[in-house]
Amino acid sequence: SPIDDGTSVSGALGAGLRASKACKSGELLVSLPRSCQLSYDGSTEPNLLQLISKVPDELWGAKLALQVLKERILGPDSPFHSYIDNLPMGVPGIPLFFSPDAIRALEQYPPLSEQVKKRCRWLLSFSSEHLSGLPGSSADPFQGTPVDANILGWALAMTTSRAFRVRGPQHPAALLPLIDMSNHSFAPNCEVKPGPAGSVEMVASRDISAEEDLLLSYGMLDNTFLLLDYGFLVPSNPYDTVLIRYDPIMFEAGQLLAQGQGAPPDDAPDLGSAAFQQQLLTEMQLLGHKANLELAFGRSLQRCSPRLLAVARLFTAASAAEVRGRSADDLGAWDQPLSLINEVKALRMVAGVAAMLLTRFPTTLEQDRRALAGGPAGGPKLPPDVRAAVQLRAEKKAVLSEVLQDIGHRIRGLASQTVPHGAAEAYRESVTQGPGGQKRKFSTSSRKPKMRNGKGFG
Ligand SMILES: C[S@@+](CC[C@H](N)C(=O)[O-])C[C@H]1O[C@@H](n2cnc3c(N)ncnc32)[C@H](O)[C@@H]1O
Repeated sequence: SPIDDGTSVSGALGAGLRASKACKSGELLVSLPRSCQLSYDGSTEPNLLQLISKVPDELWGAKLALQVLKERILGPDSPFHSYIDNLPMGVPGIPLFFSPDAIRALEQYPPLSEQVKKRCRWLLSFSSEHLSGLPGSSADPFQGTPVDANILGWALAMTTSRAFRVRGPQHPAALLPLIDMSNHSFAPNCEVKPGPAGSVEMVASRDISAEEDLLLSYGMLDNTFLLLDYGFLVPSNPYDTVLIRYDPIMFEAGQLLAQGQGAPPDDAPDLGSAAFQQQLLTEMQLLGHKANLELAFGRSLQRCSPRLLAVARLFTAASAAEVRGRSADDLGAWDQPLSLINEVKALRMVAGVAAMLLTRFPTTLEQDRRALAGGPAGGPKLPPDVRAAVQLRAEKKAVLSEVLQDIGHRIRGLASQTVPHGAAEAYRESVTQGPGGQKRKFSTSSRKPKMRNGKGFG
């Protein structure tokens, strides 16, 4: 049996695992042999493999979902029968199952509502194109049992909320019975790793007392991903982000908002249109056929992603000379400002973009908080799915508010140093403090740009 003496099933956050005795750090709690891991890796069923091959690789959860359905349909003939029988009937917190009201509430944050709609569309189109004609055909892996978008949606929710990729993303995901009853914490006390002979092990990552919940970290995931795949979010999640798509107009609007200026003169060049800017934007993969337009604000990103900072520095550079010799990586490094003046302008632009995003939400953070507390006059309690949607968008607004506060603080620190007397020394002081107050390496704009190790942008 994979069940070790140190674990027992308990009932927090749905079901969970709890230590029934004290465990030492490094102690093996669960060892799951290869034969107890549910995956399509090594499957020899040609019809099923054929169907799985029609699912795009990025939808790895859906590939595994087809295997889960096959086992479910096999019933008592499946070695995973009791495991599948004990899976939840649904994961109501997952937006795939939200009511239209909750989806509307989610639309305030399009990066998530678009993902949800994309998944729904995929479920419907895959079912009609590849599943509806299977019963009675020789290509049917499901023994004549009809499989539709609803049941595929259930299986997808099971895999996205429970599957592990212990051996890395190049290996198919697997469901790990018992281990997958562990709930999530960013301060976990257990970890899962590959064991000998294809087994998977869950071990204590610190000393654990008897009766403590056994918790794993599902990853440093932001709330969008947690809600989309797992159906819950973490308030004040340190890894939460606000995603935006790159668009020069957004930076222009951010600049105007931050500086309180009117529209630029008609003959002003478009932001980002100069040749040196185009070249660096291409290097940042924001232009060209490999373009990836995703930028982010976030608590763990030192407030914004390096590319967002890089764009703001580039757009506020006075001329090509100011960025000469700088790589795209240099431009996005907090510790490598172009100049004091440019840094103030760039941070104002970043703050302007964050402020603009905040004003784009139809409701304010305060309104969301009141709705979550039960409405202005102790109004009706929100249904759970609407509540989750409102909570998600409130968390995003909180991230932006913190970014604004933090950047404002940083700008004030820099702006107070613009007086000529002693400016260099004072500036040196101000930029050696990162947004979180941590010491950063100072470098002047005239020094040779540092070679970076090509980590690239994510
Ligand atoms: C891998 S399963 C864990 C076992 C699950 N609680 C059960 O009842 O089967 C992941 C699911 O557990 C719940 N969950 C796990 N960690 C959570 C947390 N920190 N807060 C809220 N729900 C959590 C979510 O419903 C999530 O989709």
